[in-house]
Amino acid sequence: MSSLTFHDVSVVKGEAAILSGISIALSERRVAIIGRNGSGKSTFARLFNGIETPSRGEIHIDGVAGSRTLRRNVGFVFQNPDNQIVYPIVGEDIEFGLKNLKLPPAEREKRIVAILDQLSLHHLRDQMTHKLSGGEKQLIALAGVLVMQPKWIVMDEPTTLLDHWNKNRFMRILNSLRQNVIMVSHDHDLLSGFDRVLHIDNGKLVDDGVPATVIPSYLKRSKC
Ligand SMILES: Nc1ncnc2c1ncn2[C@@H]1O[C@H](COP(=O)(O)OP(=O)(O)OP(=O)(O)O)[C@@H](O)[C@H]1O
Repeated sequence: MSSLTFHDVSVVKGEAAILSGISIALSERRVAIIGRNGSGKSTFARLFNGIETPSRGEIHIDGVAGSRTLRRNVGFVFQNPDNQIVYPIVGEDIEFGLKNLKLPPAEREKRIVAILDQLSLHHLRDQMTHKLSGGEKQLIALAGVLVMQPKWIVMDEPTTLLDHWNKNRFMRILNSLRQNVIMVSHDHDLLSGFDRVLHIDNGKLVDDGVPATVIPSYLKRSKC
């Protein structure tokens, strides 16, 4: 079991405190982050894999600190897959991170085939990435993250651009992943099966618990 721990983490940009004094330990399989626009959710999510670094405090994965360790063990799926897909051919794009790891070709091929199997995406391997649908692009972006074999995957509103059908397909795949998942979402219907929900408001962690308590309490507050 892997754990991610924040020790009194704050993020300050210029004069603005974006996140303040967050201390938390996560080891659940499915964790959601909710909160209103501008509350600090994306900043919080980006801290988990070292894209964002704390101004104060420390983040540990399995007891080890440092953004290189976080980047190696925590994958990140963006809201818009166009920000993630860099190569013109699907197979090349999935292979990109593996080349950076300097894995030998046979090992790269083994991992790519396994991921395409897992997500049922073999038919897209030789396709041009710019011709894919939004749903296909989001799955290819996910494949590019999974192929790196992270322990955790953080997703920042990954279903926002998907239609109902693709959203359901994406969530089915998400449910089948063995990795721990942290997902930022405004779509509360998707979160009922999650183990834990974190509510961020004005840069602070204001609620933390199971969906059945945190989500109704968030909705009640947002009516005020
Ligand atoms: N680099 C930056 N410099 C200054 N302010 C920033 C920076 N990045 C984010 N902010 C501010 O920090 C606050 C939180 O932003 P963040 O994107 O984390 O919120 P969010 O909860 O993800 O919002 P949304 O739901 O709209 O995506 C916002 O007020 C934003 O303008």
